[in-house]
Amino acid sequence: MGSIGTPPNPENGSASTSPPPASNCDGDERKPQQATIGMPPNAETTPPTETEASKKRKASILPLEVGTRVMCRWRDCKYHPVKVIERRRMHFGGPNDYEYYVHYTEFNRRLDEWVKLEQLDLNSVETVVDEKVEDKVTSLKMTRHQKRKIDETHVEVPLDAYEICRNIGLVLGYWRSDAGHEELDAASLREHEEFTKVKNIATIELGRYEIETWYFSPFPPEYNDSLKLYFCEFCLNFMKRKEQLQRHMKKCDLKHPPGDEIYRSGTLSMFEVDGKKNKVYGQNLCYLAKLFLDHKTLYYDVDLFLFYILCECDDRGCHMVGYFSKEKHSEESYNLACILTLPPYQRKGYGKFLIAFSYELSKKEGKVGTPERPLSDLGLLSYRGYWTRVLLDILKKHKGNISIKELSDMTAIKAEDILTTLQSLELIQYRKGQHVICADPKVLDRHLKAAGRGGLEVDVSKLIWTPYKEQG
Ligand SMILES: CC(=O)SCCNC(=O)CCNC(=O)[C@H](O)C(C)(C)COP(=O)(O)OP(=O)(O)OC[C@H]1O[C@@H](n2cnc3c(N)ncnc32)[C@H](O)[C@@H]1OP(=O)(O)O
Repeated sequence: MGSIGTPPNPENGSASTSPPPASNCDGDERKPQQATIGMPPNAETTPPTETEASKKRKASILPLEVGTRVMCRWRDCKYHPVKVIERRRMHFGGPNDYEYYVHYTEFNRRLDEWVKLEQLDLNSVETVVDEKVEDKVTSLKMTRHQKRKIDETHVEVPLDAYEICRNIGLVLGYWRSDAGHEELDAASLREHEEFTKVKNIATIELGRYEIETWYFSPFPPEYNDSLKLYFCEFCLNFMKRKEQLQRHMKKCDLKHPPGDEIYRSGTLSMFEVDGKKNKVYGQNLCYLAKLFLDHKTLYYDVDLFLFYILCECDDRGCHMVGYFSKEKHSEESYNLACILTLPPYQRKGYGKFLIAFSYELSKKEGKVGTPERPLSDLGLLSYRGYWTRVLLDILKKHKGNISIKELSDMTAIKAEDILTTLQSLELIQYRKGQHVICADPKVLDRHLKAAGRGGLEVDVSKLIWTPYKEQG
């Protein structure tokens, strides 16, 4: 498993998961840095002081085009390759005074951000604009009015995004993973990608926390002019102003998620919320969760889902920490559709708890399960860790032969996931038409150590739950 903070992205082998802490870029930490993806060699370090020639060049390339590749100073004070995704004029600025929305090509999209010109090393600009980006923009069937708005101001995207999303059915309700995208035609998908590329809401306030968001979420248009939204931590209604939230909190009589408490152990509780009975809550949760989930986009009705909300409880109420959703009936044997731990609670073992909980529900149903694909980078890391620990713990204790089918029956983990996990650990061999598990105790110990901490345990004796049955 990767080290804290900067493991490789397990899906594309390139991106890191977490930003390093912000630090003072004038300090000693500024060191030359490797990693250049097509950048001139001198772009790796501090940009040189400005000469007449570079001033001229600057004038000729500004404002930068969308699609430009350049090096950008990040919060670690080092220069990293970025691609310009969007640009907008600065209030009260001159004709070339733009801010740029950039994607760090080494990192996950959640780290995309607006940067100022000073952060860019203009000597490293690659002037060839990415044609795909250009194509995307020109291929959109936008009205002249829409185009003008984008060309002139670059700030109208969220509203258009909402409309495009609504047209192709991405708004309000639940979404499915990209795996379901075959139902969208390629043009709609391109439109969706184009219009969700810039985060619309920068931060949210939820309970005690102010949280920076990661991705675009298709909030109704009236919310898209607000950089910050205020959520009621219990009913998840969201508001544009703090005073609205304060007024709301005086009236809101919820002190925990709506629905049934199905688990309580110490200060931890799990609530089951039926999307059909609590539609607005389900939809609010989707708006909120989409801010932290990238590849979950296709519309689906909340009625068809159950939401399992994990809370930390105290005398003020039950505060949401994370959740997972689950289809009431899944033909693909998915036992989890989306999983989220809210950022302030991440890396404390709650993700592993939620995953373990989803398998405990599957065991009670007498089924095997698997998470809906695709998994995000963090989702894959968490699942791989969970599968490794659960399977190797059994293999360590087990005497004699054991089959993948038996492992699957014991754990409710789908056979394919067991196979890929053991294969990735090189614990499986194919002999005489059969998969054979080769488990040397020393090798098992090494892998278990690498798989990290076990996380918070689910105490099954505290789970009071019967599988969902359609009523009436
Ligand atoms: C089917 C799907 O829904 S796929 C989408 C999955 N969801 C998302 O991507 C939404 C945003 N991400 C999240 O909500 C969270 O990162 C989750 C749910 C994936 C994991 O939640 P957490 O509460 O952080 O998980 P938890 O603390 O149990 O850690 C899980 C393990 O994953 C790995 N991991 C999680 N986050 C990171 C990170 N930022 N950097 C490195 N490793 C990480 C670690 O191995 C960690 O174990 P460790 O802390 O013992 O080393």
